[in-house]
Amino acid sequence: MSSLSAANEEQNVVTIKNLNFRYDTGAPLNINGLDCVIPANSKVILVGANGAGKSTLLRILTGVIYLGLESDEFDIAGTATPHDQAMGVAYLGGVWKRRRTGFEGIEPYSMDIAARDMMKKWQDENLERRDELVRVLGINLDWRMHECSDGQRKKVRIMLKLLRPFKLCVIDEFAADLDIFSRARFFEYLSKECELRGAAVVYATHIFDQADKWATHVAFMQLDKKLSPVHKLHDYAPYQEILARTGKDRAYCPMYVLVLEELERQYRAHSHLFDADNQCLTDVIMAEQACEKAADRHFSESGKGYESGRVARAMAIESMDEHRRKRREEEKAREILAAKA
Ligand SMILES: Nc1ncnc2c1ncn2[C@@H]1O[C@H](COP(=O)(O)OP(=O)(O)OP(=O)(O)O)[C@@H](O)[C@H]1O
Repeated sequence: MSSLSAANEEQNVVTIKNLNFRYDTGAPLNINGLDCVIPANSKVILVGANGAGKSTLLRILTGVIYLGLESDEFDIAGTATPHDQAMGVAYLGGVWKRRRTGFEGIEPYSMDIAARDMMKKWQDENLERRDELVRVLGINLDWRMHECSDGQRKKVRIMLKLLRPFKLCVIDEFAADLDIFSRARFFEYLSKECELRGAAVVYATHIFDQADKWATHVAFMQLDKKLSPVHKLHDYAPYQEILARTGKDRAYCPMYVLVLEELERQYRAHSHLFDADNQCLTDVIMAEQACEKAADRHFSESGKGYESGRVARAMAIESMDEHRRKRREEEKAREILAAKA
């Protein structure tokens, strides 16, 4: 390891101690006593049920949320006041609007302008990085933004956001529109960037196709609004145990299994936290069950078994038969009448 990489390894990119935050005064905390330490050269998958607070944490890390934060320590890439696109912080996430106004403004990424002319000054100042991102993501700089597909537009946005070297890159489900080939190349690029400059990436996602190959750490935003430790996958026992499963228990996507089992564990431990406004994990579990039913249905409709809805379907077919029979009788009666006339 070079001395530069060795020095990079020793620094933490993020150090937060006992952070509390709530969106609305008097409402329950949305972030509760959060501790978060992210070492240099780490690629962290941030997971949690819908509504657990992942996006909220990512907005805090990137300075999008900056009011109402209370903490004992707050250091993001060497500053207590991070900003997206400043001092080494890059945020690949949706625009956050706390309260919507009637006028949403013009969406710059949908304007009739060539990709090469978007934020032209920044592109000119970072030509080498720009060209590498163009190659990695498969961008054509002549694309006109108003004619781009969602995936193409996302690629251009990623290119522009990463023009400047980052120390902390925060991704909030932003890579989901990229095709799997582009996504694989993009994650390789992020790995190289982390290694080169002791940077870190925090990636919140519900999709784990790259996670086992790419991630070095995992953190759970839990149902009690607390963040788990940022676990190093290499020595995180539950993950290693899943990797070691063989035969019929073998996990083909270990990160997916880890997250599912952890969410189930949290659900069992914290089911009392669920109320009418926060049915997040139930959604996850129900979505999973819905998938299984769909697969079962396919199986059973080939005539091999029972599945819910089959009785209703059979009754519907019967009643349609009845309807057809009556219609045929009526037609026959009309023909007889016509013949007699
Ligand atoms: N602008 C806002 N004003 C008030 N409450 C908010 C706001 N944004 C989010 N919340 C609340 O904060 C909690 C955490 O939301 P957040 O978007 O951080 O969850 P998440 O873990 O990113 O969920 P998902 O997986 O669905 O994206 C939720 O209960 C949500 O209703």
